[in-house]
Amino acid sequence: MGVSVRHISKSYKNAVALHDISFEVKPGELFGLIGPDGAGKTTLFRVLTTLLLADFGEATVAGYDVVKDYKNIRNSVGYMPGRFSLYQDLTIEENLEFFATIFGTTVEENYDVIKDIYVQIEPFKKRRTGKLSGGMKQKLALCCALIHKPKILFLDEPTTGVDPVSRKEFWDMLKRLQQKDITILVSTPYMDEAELCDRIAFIQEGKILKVDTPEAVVRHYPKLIYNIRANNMYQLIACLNEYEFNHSVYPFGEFVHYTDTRSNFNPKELLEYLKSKKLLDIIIERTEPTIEDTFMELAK
Ligand SMILES: Nc1ncnc2c1ncn2[C@@H]1O[C@H](COP(=O)(O)OP(=O)(O)OP(=O)(O)O)[C@@H](O)[C@H]1O
Repeated sequence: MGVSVRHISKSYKNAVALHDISFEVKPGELFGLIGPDGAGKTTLFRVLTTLLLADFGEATVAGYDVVKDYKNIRNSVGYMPGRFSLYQDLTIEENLEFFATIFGTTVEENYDVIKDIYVQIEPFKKRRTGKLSGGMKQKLALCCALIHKPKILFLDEPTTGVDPVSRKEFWDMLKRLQQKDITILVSTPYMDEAELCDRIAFIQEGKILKVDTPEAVVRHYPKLIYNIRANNMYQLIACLNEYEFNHSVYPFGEFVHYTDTRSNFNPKELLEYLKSKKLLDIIIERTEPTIEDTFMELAK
C-alpha cells in the first residue's frame, strides 16, 4: 500500500511546478520530500491526494489511480495541508467530531489511532482552535487527518513555524504512527528532519534531484569539505568566492563550508591566500558532509 509516481508534470499559467517526477514510496515507509519554498512539494501532494490534476504522467496511491479511483483515495488517505486546515471558531473537540463526521465515522470508533496524540491536547478540548499554540494546533490537525484511520498519511510541512521541542515531539509521534502500519509522506524545508526519514527525495524547481536513504545520500558525497572561519566572515566569503580553485562556498552555522576543485588540495595554500587578503584568526579544518551539504551540491 505504497505510492507510485511516474513522470508526473504540472504547470500553472506562469510556472512549471512539477517536471517529470518519478519515485516510489514503499508500504510502511516514512518518506521525506525535502526542498526549499516553491520547489513543488505542495503541488505534488495535491496531485497525490486528488485535489489537483496533473498535466502528464500517472500516479497510484495505496494501489488506486489518482484519476480513475479518486474516491477510493480520498477514503484511504489522510492529508494535513501546510496552511492551516482547522476551523478556528470551533473547539478542539468540535473540529475532531466534524472531521470524523465528514468521513462517516466517529471519534470513538477510531480513538485508538489518535489516542497517544489526543491525550496531550484533551485537557484543552473546550478551547477554540484559534486560541491554541502552534504546537497544539499541529497536534489537533494531525488527529483530524488520522480520524478515519487512513492507510497513507500526507503531511505538508507539518513543522514549519513550530518550536524545536514541539518539532522533536512531532517526529516521535510520526515514528509511533509508522508502527501502526501507516505509510507516511512528509514534506519539509528543514534538512535536519531529513535524517529522521527512512528515505528522502530532494526536490528543487519541480525536479527530483535524488532519492535514497539519508545515510546513503551523505555517504555518496563526492568531495572533501572544510570548515573555515576568520575574523571577518563577510570578507572571508568574498575572498573564497574569488579564489580560483573554489568548487563551492556557503555559510554553514558559525563556519563557511568550502570545497576545492583540485584532488590534491593543500589547505596550507588556501591559508596563505587568505592571509594575503589580510584576514586574521583563520581556521581551516576538515568536516564531515551533512544532508544539507549534499543538497547544496546536487542543487548547484
Ligand atoms: N495556484 C497557483 N498558481 C500559479 N502558480 C502556482 C500556484 N501554486 C503554486 N504555484 C507555483 O508553483 C511552484 C511550486 O509551488 P508549490 O507550492 O508546489 O511549492 P512548495 O515546495 O510547496 O513551496 P511552498 O512551501 O512555498 O508552498 C512555485 O513556483 C509556485 O509559485
